[in-house]
Amino acid sequence: MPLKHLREDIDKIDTKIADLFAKRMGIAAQIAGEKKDTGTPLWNIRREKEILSRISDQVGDALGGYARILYNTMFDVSRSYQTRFLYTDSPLKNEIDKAISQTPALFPKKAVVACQGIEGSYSQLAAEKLFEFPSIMYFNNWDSVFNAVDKGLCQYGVLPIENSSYGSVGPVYDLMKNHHFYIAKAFKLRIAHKLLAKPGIKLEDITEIISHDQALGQCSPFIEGLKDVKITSCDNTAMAAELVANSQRKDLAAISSKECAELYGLEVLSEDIQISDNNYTRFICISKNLEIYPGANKLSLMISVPHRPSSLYNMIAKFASLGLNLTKLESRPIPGSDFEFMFYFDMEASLQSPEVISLLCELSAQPELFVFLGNYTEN
Ligand SMILES: C=C(O[C@@H]1C=C(C(=O)O)C=C[C@H]1O)C(=O)O
Repeated sequence: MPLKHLREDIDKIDTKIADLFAKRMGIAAQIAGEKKDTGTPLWNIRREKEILSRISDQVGDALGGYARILYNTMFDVSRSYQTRFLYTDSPLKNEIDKAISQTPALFPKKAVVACQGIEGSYSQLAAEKLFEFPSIMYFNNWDSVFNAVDKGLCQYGVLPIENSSYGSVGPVYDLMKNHHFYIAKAFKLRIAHKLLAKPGIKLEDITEIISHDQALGQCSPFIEGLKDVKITSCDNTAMAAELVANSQRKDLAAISSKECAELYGLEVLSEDIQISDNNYTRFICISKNLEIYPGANKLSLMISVPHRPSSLYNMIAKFASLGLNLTKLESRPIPGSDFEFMFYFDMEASLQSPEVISLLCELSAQPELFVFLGNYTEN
């Protein structure tokens, strides 16, 4: 049969499918009404499995896999549509509405801010870009920064989460699932590392370099070019500079910043030793309560998807169906589980859109873990 006739047949079938699809969605809306009245959960995984098994039998082995993908997508859109009728007053929606109405128009200039490390740390530099007059409290580790915000000791906390050359700061992602917090703002800081030592010391004298793992990774080609130098990891780049300043050794250097050279009286042995000139670290500014400032256009979520085929694909399809641009997907193993993962999504999205709020309400009602981490601007 010529192509033209075959396409005419497809058009006729599509007309019927579209008609049936609209009817199916109409019935899904009625089911949503029943669920709302009776408090029945949106998801019914057993019912979906029954339909999948019946449909795959009906179409036969050759088309079974395709039919499953089609029907899983159909269940997704059916559930998304039902959320419009179901979650008109979900706890998450109420929290979002409250945050939008109570957050001031402008991000504060002054605040008590928790940072990891000591004076001169990159987190401090980021905090000083985020706030005009931050009053910074330093903590030994990132866990304590999360705790300081959660306990109300500090209004905000500043944490590095990703570097453009060396990738995610895994330990910060791993801590996210243990703490309650929201992202109020994000910021990219350009990072130029220097090799620092006490005055008068030459590069040839150095036998040991200390710094934070992230800085060591961002400078790996420079380090690999040095012969017989021991590399030692420490908690923070500013702490590394302070350690060198307090040491009597003439063969010790730190990878740290220009600011730390001035602060701790060290000299720069090598300038800009990071992999690339375009080396940026993304910092998040966390808060205890949800704050949504006008113009917020980035949204972050933490989700554990079920251990079954296509579940990550189905999740991404939900974002795609609203035309949301995913800017980051990070997966981290859940310790103690059988290779199960926590997924962290960043996307360009605004809670001014009712469809986005509906999607979040739908995700918060599903059985798997879902945490809304905030809607914020990124500078
Ligand atoms: C329509 C329903 O809601 C959801 C969507 C389904 C569907 O589109 O067929 C099936 C089960 C539920 O997860 C229902 O509960 O029947």
